[in-house]
Amino acid sequence: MHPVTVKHIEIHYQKRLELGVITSGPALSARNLHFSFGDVTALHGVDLDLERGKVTAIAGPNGAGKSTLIEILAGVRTPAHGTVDRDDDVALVVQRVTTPASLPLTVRDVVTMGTWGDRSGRGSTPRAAERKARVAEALARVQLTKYASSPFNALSGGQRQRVLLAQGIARRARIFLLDEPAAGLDLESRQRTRAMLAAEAVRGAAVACVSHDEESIDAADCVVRLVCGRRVS
Ligand SMILES: Nc1ncnc2c1ncn2[C@@H]1O[C@H](COP(=O)(O)OP(=O)(O)OP(=O)(O)O)[C@@H](O)[C@H]1O
Repeated sequence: MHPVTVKHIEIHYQKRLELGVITSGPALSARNLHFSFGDVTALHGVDLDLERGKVTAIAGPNGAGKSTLIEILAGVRTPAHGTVDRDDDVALVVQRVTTPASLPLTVRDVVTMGTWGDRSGRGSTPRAAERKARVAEALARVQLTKYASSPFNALSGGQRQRVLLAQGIARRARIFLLDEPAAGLDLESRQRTRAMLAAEAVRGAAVACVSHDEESIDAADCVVRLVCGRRVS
C-alpha cells in the first residue's frame, strides 16, 4: 500500500468538493459561548464554525478553556450563555477513558457500540452484517484490527483514543471532536493520527482537535486559539 501524503489528501478533497460529494458550509456553528466553574471563567464569548472537509486545531495554553469548549460543542456540557447549532451526529474522543472492571469489553465491543441505534438521523439501524462490516472497516482505518479481541482497558491511552475514533467512524459520524489525540504519542504515532483525521476530513467530516504540538497546529486547515477563555484568533 502506498503512503498517503497530505498532498494526495488535498487533491482528493478538492476533487470531492468539485464533484459535490462534499458540501461547503459549516457543520457546526457556535456563538457567544460562556461557561464558568464556580468563580473560574472557562469560556468568555467564544464563536466558532467547523467546516466540513476540514481539520480545525483548537490551540492555547493550559487552562485556556480548550477541553471545556470541546465538551460544550459535543453537548456534554451546557453553556451558561450562547448556542451550538449542528445537524450531524458528533463523535467525541476524550483524553482518558477506561471501562469499569465489572464490564470487561473488548475493542470490538466498544467499536460495535457505535453502530447501535441510529443517532445520525440518516436511516434505519444497520443490520447485523452491515454492522460487522462497518466495525471491521473502522478498525482497519485506525490500524487496530489485530487488537479487535483485546480487552479495551489493556490498550495504551493513544490506542484507546483510536478505538473511540473507530467508534465514530463505524457510526458514520460527520463531526469528530478530539481532546488532545496526540498527547503522549511519539512522532510516528502523531503523524499516523494526523493522517487518520485528515482522511476523515477528506470523506467530508468536520474535525476539531485540541492540539498542543506545533506540527499538528501547522498541519491543520484552520486554527482556533484560546487564551484565558477568549478566542484570540
Ligand atoms: N472541573 C473543574 N472544576 C473547576 N475548574 C475547572 C474544572 N475543569 C476546568 N476548570 C478550570 O477551567 C479553566 C479551563 O479549563 P480547561 O480544562 O477547559 O482548559 P484547557 O485549555 O483544556 O487546559 P489544558 O491544556 O491544561 O488541558 C481552567 O482555569 C481550569 O482550571
